Amino acid sequence: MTEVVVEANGLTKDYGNGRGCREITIKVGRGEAFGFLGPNGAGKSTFVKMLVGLIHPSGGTATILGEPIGSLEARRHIGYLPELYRYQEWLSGEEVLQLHAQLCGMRGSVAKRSIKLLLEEVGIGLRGRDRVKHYSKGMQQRLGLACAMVNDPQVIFLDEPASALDPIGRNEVRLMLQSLRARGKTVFLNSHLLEDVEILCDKVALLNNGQILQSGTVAEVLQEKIRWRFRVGGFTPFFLTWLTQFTGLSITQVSGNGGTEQPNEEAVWLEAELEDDEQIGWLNSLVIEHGLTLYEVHKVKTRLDEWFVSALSGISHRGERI
Ligand SMILES: Nc1ncnc2c1ncn2[C@@H]1O[C@H](COP(=O)(O)OP(=O)(O)OP(=O)(O)O)[C@@H](O)[C@H]1O
Repeated sequence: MTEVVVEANGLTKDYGNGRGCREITIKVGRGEAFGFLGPNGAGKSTFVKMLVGLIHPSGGTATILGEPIGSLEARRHIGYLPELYRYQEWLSGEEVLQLHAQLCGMRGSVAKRSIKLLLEEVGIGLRGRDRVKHYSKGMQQRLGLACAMVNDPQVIFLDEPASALDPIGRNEVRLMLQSLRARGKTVFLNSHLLEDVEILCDKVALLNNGQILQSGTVAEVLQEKIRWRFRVGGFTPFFLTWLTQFTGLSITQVSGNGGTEQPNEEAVWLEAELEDDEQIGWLNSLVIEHGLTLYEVHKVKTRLDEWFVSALSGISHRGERI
């Protein structure tokens, strides 16, 4: 791995009510984007709040660029967009940014130049002089991003950075985060927008009930199964029974009427779980040899949202419903 920027070893927070997060161990390198995922109440924000020094861990250790979390040295490297932020409504966007710049020790023309550039980068531009109370939710989120980037941090923690944005705004945030990465910054993203995570992140961890359930590169977590779909005409359930027994593969019907032994009038989609991609040719030849018509064949790419749902299926996740 390149230089380690965020490192946590057994980081734990026990709120005293059995909730929080337990024994979290991760490493994030320079220029990487890390997606921290999990159902509501899994402990994602708790973990990030410990890393940025807002709450004290009950156990374990963590560092930011080698500095212990919570220390001034570690905080100097951090930008943070909290999930439930409220900015001073009576200030303008520009004034909120000035305040954040001052808190980071920035003064004079350096602060002024950086604020002007940031307002443009996040798409607030000329509306920087308007009061925050006149901003839409999306505009406030853009302001939050600017605040998180004001001190040009090495690592930026974003808790749901695009939840209030429309599709155009979300795309802009994605581009912004990609450009941060291209500049060698590390991005730590808590998000339920799994499409964004899939596009942006190299690595992900799935948190459940305060503990990491699975983690790895996006490619690793998504490529656990090789699945292909094929659309056949003249299908009968008998053929499917024969095909699964003959091949020993898991093959299921994913569309069409399965209740009749008569050939379906409509073409039917089947899905097969394969050991390797080569097997699809064999499977297709069996379909054709048995007089069925093969219309279409394509590989199923597992998406992070499917992975998320299947990784959690059958497992209790206490969420906030109890
Ligand atoms: N200060 C606190 N005191 C007691 N319990 C807390 C406290 N803060 C959070 N919790 C509980 O800890 C658990 C984890 O909360 P956290 O906010 O970290 O989850 P999350 O994964 O970020 O959820 P979401 O996706 O809904 O934002 C939840 O059950 C929550 O109710």
